[in-house]
Amino acid sequence: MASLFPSTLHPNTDSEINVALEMETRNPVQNKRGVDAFKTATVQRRSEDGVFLTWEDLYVTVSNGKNGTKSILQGLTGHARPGELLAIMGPSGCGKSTLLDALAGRLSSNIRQTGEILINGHKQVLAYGTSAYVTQDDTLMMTLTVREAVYYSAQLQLPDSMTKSEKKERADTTMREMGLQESVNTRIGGWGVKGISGGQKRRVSICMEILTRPKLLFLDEPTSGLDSAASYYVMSRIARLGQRDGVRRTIVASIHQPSSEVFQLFHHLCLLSSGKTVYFGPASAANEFFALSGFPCPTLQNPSDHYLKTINKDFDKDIEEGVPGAISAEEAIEILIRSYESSGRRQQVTKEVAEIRKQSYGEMERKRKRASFLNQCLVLTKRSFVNMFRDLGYYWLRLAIYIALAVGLGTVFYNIGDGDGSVQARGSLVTFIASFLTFMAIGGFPSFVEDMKIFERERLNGHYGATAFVISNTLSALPYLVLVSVIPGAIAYFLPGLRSGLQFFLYFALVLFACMMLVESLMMIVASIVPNYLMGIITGAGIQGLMILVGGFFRLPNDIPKPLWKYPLHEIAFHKYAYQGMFKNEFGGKMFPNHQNGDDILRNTWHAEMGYSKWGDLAVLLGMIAFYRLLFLGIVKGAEKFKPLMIKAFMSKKTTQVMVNPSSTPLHGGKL
Ligand SMILES: Nc1ncnc2c1ncn2[C@@H]1O[C@H](COP(=O)(O)OP(=O)(O)OP(=O)(O)O)[C@@H](O)[C@H]1O
Repeated sequence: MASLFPSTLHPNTDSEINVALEMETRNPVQNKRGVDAFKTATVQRRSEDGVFLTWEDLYVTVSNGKNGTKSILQGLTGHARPGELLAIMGPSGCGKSTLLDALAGRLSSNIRQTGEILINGHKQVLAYGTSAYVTQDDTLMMTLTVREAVYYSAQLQLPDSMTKSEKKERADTTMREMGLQESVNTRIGGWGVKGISGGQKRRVSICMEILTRPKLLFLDEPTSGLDSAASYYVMSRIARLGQRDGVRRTIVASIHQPSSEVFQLFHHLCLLSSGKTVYFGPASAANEFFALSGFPCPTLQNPSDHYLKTINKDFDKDIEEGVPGAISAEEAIEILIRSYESSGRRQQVTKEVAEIRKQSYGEMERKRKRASFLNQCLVLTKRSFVNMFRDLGYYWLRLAIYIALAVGLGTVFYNIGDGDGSVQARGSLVTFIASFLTFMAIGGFPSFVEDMKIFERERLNGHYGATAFVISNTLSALPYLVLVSVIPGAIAYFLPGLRSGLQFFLYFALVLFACMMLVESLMMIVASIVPNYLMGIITGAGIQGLMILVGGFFRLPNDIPKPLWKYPLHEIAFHKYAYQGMFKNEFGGKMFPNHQNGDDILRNTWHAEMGYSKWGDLAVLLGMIAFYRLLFLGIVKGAEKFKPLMIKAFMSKKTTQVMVNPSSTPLHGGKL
């Protein structure tokens, strides 16, 4: 080995690092020892560059309602260091994802946490964008091809100091590293549309998060859905990322069933069972620990298979039935946990954590460099526009149904004329168009929810902020909303023969457009609060139903009961202004053949407020659009800023009352 790595103990250049890793990749078993020594020395030499993550006495509990609390993680202590790959392993449900979430500061709001998580020895908020997290689910834009998805991501995340071609180059290299070169032109796909495979989606997700070469990277089951060869290549590239371009990166990954080759790539191993540590330490020393604890790995068996089999109690009864004298998994786990707790390894980990705390590393960067706000808005608008164009359910289906409905309306109210009955018919027609035609915008809700999920993932990983998202979402929808309001609007306007004159049609189309925009904005607000298809559609439909009820047509404004229904509901329902604007447009200043005056009809039949013109109603509608969009932005930003604080306050209050380990301190202040 010495001849292969002449400077192993004192590595000097990045090319030596790459040669060493390449050797390990080609012949992992033979070169293991040399590479281990190399890794240790390298980590020591470069340690000041990266992110040290430590956690001590970490307890995580979830409230089970009336059944009290359930412990998910119990007293975990460990560390992840720059240049190292820490693997978290254990049976399904043992708490791997929860540990990753806790370390990344992303626990959900019903979860409480105590213990100390430090970044570079400081209690520091893990701000959006300072780390990257590849979650278990692949939330990707299904209408884009792999290449498009990664290119857009590169343009959003990489700083403006890089040229467009450099960004593309980085994206191409990363796709190649993840073995995606064959599928770059295939659409990602999703429900109902076949696209790339699950394993390829996994790699696209990883690709997007490693584009920026983050200093702290969390991966939740990066190899799920991959065959053993792909798992090895993906993991080796992730491991290589930890020591690439002269920067030491800290990588924490949960993983199921690594092959022995993949296992060789891990520097440290955290083995969990039911939320407790079975082993934490160098991956290469785990075999010895199991052997000393009375569970030696049989020859020729993959060590990780042996560890997981030993500590899996889910199928204990079935497996062990009829095997005389066999020790149960429950007992084996107890023995291993006790053995670890009393081992020198455990003391070593505590010592290492204390040493990291003692060092005065600088605080982690609060914000990383990324594309400028303007660039982000442009890229996001383009991406969203393409997505809306390709997703049939977003606008095209709606346009087709609106046209069919408009033809229906046009024939039912065909040529209504100016006779006695036409006043009621005109009123009913414009009311139907302003309420029920726009009501159907809730059909786009599933697409909004998908957009919100993608936004949530990208925002948490710091790709861009809420303002850029809201602006781009608004801009990209505009052309489609013009289409879906003007084409069906024209059919429903001219077939029945509503008021003639282009200026009247244009006003009508403007009000219709404003209503469509308002319903969309309302549904975006609902999607940001209730990210569930069924509940969101019901909530959105319910709110609109109420607004239509008090809008001033089904019950005339002067007849609406005063408290609540008239004030404030009638006043804040956008339908009031849409109906009034359309009525004024249709009847205002018009003389009917039977000598009926349009203004009198407005006053007496429709109880319209005559103190201001139809333009006043349109102005209110436009103001409401701005208000709804700002409200949406406020909710998204508020969730970003206040939720963690509220939860933190709530948790620190609870900590003193209920926590399993009262001596530990509350969370490190991550986003929840
Ligand atoms: N928000 C939550 N509310 C209630 N229970 C939770 C919550 N999060 C996690 N749990 C519970 O905690 C346990 C550990 O879950 P976790 O997802 O961390 O396991 P895991 O080891 O990652 O599992 P897998 O390998 O199957 O993904 C599970 O029993 C799970 O039901």
